[in-house]
Amino acid sequence: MNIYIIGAGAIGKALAVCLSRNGKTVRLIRGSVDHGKQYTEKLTVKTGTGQELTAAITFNTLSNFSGLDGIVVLTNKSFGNEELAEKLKHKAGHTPIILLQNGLGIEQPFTNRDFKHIYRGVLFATSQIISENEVRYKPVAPSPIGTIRQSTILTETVVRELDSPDFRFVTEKHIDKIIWKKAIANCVFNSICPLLDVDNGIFHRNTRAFSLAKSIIGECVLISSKKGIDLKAEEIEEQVISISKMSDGQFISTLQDIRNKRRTEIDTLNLEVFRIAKHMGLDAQVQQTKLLGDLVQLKSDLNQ
Ligand SMILES: NC(=O)C1=CN([C@@H]2O[C@H](COP(=O)(O)OP(=O)(O)OC[C@H]3O[C@@H](n4cnc5c(N)ncnc54)[C@H](OP(=O)(O)O)[C@@H]3O)[C@@H](O)[C@H]2O)C=CC1
Ligand SMILES: CC(C)(CO)C(=O)C(=O)O
Repeated sequence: MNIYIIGAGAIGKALAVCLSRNGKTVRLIRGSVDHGKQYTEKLTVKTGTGQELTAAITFNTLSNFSGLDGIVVLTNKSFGNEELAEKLKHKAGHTPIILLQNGLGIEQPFTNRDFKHIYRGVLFATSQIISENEVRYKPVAPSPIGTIRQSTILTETVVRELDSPDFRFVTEKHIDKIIWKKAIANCVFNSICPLLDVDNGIFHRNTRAFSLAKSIIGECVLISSKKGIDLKAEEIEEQVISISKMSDGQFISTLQDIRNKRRTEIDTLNLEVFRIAKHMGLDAQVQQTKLLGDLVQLKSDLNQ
């Protein structure tokens, strides 16, 4: 089965190499450009355990395909989903689409356009670009995948295609809960770390930073519970500490984006929690989450 990965960034490159080494036919499709060029590059993935995984990967752009037959995996920044969904509507409307991006509501461009097979994955891995053809990749735990709408193609089938020894995936029945749990952790990391200009380790090293994290978690859990998602603040606090320890010294994507003058994904994190809360008349309950989101947005705009 062909696997098309859209978005040749840190995650897309790591996944392409891991799948290709596992014998899959992988094409890495550029997310932000569509210049019609096809080329092959040797990519190297440096793992946390000092291994170097390499594979020759073919890059391509969407206009070279009239249809995408197989599986489509999105590893582009989620703010590109609206435009991509429009482009993919006639090329992949009946193809399984797996979104591996962080954030809340990022699948809406696809659900709105009635794509038939939509899945979401929640990444428990980190990857950073080192140079054009090298990434540093660290798996933390197998990444769960679940279906967003009932589909005739089983999640197990999709997971079997994407799972490889170096980049693990597992099926998840209650993906909504995992999406919220990770999104709340991201509301913490992707706002506080860029604003303090520090690495992810800050929460296990500094009690004041962790206390701020707990306030954000408390606000977000209130909103998730109103949406019928049963999450406890304590389990997210534990997750934040665990991610903080595992990724000590690494910089969260939002901080890297601000430093590199790129658009951030904060709109689908803190600012989306605020929007959801406002819709339920609970905007007063998430003021800290919103303030941090606004500050990140402002910091990003001022740095352009
Ligand atoms: N890196 C990590 O450790 C983790 C990342 N994630 C999530 O995974 C996703 C990918 O992250 P990551 O690989 O780090 O990000 P990168 O910034 O490294 O790469 C993202 C890619 O998105 C594409 N892109 C950028 N802007 C647009 C646009 N406007 N329209 C379409 N495509 C665009 C680009 O692809 P191209 O170069 O092909 O144009 C870019 O290379 C994000 O949603 C992130 O939140 C989740 C957990 C961990
Ligand atoms: C919180 C973290 C580090 C977990 O993988 C992440 O989601 C990211 O880097 O974007």
